[in-house]
Amino acid sequence: MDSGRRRILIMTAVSEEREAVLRGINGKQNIDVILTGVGPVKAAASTARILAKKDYDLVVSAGIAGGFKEMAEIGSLVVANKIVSADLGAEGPEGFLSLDQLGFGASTTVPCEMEQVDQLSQVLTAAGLSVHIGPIVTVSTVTGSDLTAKEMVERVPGAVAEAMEGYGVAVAAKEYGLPVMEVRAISNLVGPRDRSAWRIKEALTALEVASQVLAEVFS
Ligand SMILES: O=C(O)c1cccc(C(=O)CC[C@H]2O[C@@H](n3cnc4c(=O)[nH]cnc43)[C@H](O)[C@@H]2O)c1
Repeated sequence: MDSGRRRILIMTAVSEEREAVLRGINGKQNIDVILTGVGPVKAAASTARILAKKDYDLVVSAGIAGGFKEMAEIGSLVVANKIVSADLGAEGPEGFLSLDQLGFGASTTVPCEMEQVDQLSQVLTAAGLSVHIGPIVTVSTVTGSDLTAKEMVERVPGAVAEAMEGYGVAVAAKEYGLPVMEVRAISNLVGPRDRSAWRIKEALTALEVASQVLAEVFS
């Protein structure tokens, strides 16, 4: 490792995302990029396994994501100001109840350090990228209808995007007292399922550029 550099752990769900991040960081020795598999449970378990073996200064959940309509367009980037588990709770007669509302006292939100969020977003924007800051929700089931998308936004006001690993990575990072970020490139809009409309190549290109900037800003 280059001495004096921050040690960064980047977690991605699938190998295509990992390869895009690796292209972006271009061999930086202070950054490890690890596969989690899809979903918050795998993400939490793999992040905790890595953090148990090696010291890091920053943990990042990175990949592609669904953007909420009028909040984040396809090909843009989203940077989380908070990472929210959007479906951990119970359904009541008047709608969804989070763990906090149920009185279990465990928060379903992990805040991100705003100084890091603003720093990264400013450099990404200066590089000509479209960047949106806001809550990124983590779900175990990809939203597949406009009704559920509307419910998600009501549940988490200002949500910019939806993905499946951020909260798991964030909980593990928090267990080790480490700051966490979530950075994603938008491949599709959240709503009725239409896999043919996913623009994965475009999103992976944006993810690669975001990773290059992230490596330069935080190394
Ligand atoms: O089929 C491919 O070539 C391919 C390449 C890279 C990634 C994928 C994925 O399917 C990644 C799954 C990953 O993406 C996140 N994601 C993306 N859109 C959404 C969404 O609308 N709602 C929730 N999650 C989304 C998620 O984190 C998955 O783990 C395929």
